[in-house]
Amino acid sequence: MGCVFGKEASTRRVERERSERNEGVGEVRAKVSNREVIDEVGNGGVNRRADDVGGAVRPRTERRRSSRPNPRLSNPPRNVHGEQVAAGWPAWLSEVAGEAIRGWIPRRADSFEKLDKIGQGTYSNVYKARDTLTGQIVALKKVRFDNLERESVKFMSREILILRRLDHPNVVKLEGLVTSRMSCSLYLVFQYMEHDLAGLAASPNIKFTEPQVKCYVHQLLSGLEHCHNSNVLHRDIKGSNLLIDNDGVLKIADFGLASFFDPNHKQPMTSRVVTLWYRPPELLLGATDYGVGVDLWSAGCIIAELLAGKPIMPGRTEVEQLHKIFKLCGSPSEDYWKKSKLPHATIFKPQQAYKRCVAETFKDFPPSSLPLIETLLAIDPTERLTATAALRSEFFTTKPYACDPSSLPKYPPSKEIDAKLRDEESRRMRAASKGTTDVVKKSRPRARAVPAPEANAELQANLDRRRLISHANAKSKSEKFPPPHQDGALGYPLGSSHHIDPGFDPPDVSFSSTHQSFPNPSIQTWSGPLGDASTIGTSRKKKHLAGEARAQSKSRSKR
Ligand SMILES: Nc1ncnc2c1ncn2[C@@H]1O[C@H](COP(=O)(O)OP(=O)(O)OP(=O)(O)O)[C@@H](O)[C@H]1O
Repeated sequence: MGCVFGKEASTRRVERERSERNEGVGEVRAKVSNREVIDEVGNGGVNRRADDVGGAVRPRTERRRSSRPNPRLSNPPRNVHGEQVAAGWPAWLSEVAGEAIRGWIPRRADSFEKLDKIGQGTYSNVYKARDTLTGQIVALKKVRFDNLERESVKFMSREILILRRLDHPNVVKLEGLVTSRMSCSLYLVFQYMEHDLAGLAASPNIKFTEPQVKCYVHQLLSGLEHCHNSNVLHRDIKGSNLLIDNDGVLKIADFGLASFFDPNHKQPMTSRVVTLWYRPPELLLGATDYGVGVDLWSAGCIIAELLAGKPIMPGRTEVEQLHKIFKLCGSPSEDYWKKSKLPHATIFKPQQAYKRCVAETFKDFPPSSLPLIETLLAIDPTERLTATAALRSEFFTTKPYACDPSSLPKYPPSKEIDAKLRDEESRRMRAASKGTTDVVKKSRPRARAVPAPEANAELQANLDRRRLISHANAKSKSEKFPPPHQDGALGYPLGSSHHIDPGFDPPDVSFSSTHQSFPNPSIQTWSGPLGDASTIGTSRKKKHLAGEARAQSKSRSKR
């Protein structure tokens, strides 16, 4: 996507240097920003930094200094806002998400050719597209905003900030943003990934070998290690969020529920995250002071799922999920109940204790996998391995070793969405040949993991949702959605003094496509990550940004 995005090799080198020297995140970002400056010069200044718009490029030394979070940046100063709008960003985005787009300029929609819709998320549609400048195939994630509501823009903004902080071969890389000054939508540009792990695992013709499972798991844990070292919790690790390209490289994707966290200054976070089948017991029990263990529990579920060939704990409700967990992993010890003081402990504490039976249940798994699965599926999160420790587990040091990603088979398209389409198609075919009534019974679609918010359709959320629907129907923007909540997850600084103009209803951006007309190029501008990544996403938050609200937002749009 143009040289502004830097060469992958240099990015990896930065990452390697960081882990070798155990440097602070800020320093690394300063280096990344230097790379960007060099690239920018090499590009003849075509892709300017957004904050160069006024002609004043800050010297490198100053940029390096700004690698520390500046709490005062929570509200972009008026001049930054003006510069961002001049650079082509819509005012509503700059006002609410100024920090997330800082240093970048938007890419033009008509420089992409939309090819296909490839995915539908809770709050987004994902398209396959061709970057007409580079010829590269990309994924464009169109973020749905609920009437440009400030809160939904904030959530998307947090996702962008998190994605910009991360830079690792096993984490999806945000390559740019597409919008224009008059647009009311936003597209996130990613490298196109042909598969996801849920789709591959559900494919009837694919049975992973042990070296292949090790290869995927190693990549998953490496990506998680990077997220956690960067103080990011993913909070929705599941197969459909683990994308895989045709070279066998796995990348953690969908940071829509992710959050910044500070292990030394814990803030309460919402427990209403993580897709039900992969949700750890502490979240089901209402914990709000959790940490990296939540992602590692999900990773444990995935490892066992890959080896078993099916999801290991497919609960339909939270109660059933917890029951499945206790049956497999044993119910918590008295000590744990006392120590953890979990909010739902009194409701969910079983009458009689369950004995742990992980080893018996998975007795056919490769023996070296069991210690890893045992520790990741520990009921007490403090007993779970970190990603770094898990990477040193005997699972990876025992033969047969993980295969190289490049040696993995080249699979046909196999996203979770393809599995869904396959199910629907075979249902249709059988219905056509046999008559509908008995077919409907026989060909029930494959059960799918229920995303967190769906599994949390509790009274308050429903009330909020209903309020929001009538609120949206009335086209009123005076009330904020979602309602205040208690997620103190470390977000990013956001100003509160700006409001989106309720009368502002700009047109959507259009893409070049065989079916669509071209927009007026004069109103759209180029973009890409040009800025000083060191200045983004590091500030600590007092604002109650949020998983909970995000979960409710996701839930609402999924209906
Ligand atoms: N880079 C990519 N390349 C190819 N396909 C992608 C890419 N990113 C996302 N997709 C597809 O789009 C789907 C939805 O994307 P994503 O999970 O990011 O959106 P979401 O709205 O947060 O979804 P969810 O409701 O599942 O959390 C993915 O499951 C995947 O199949």
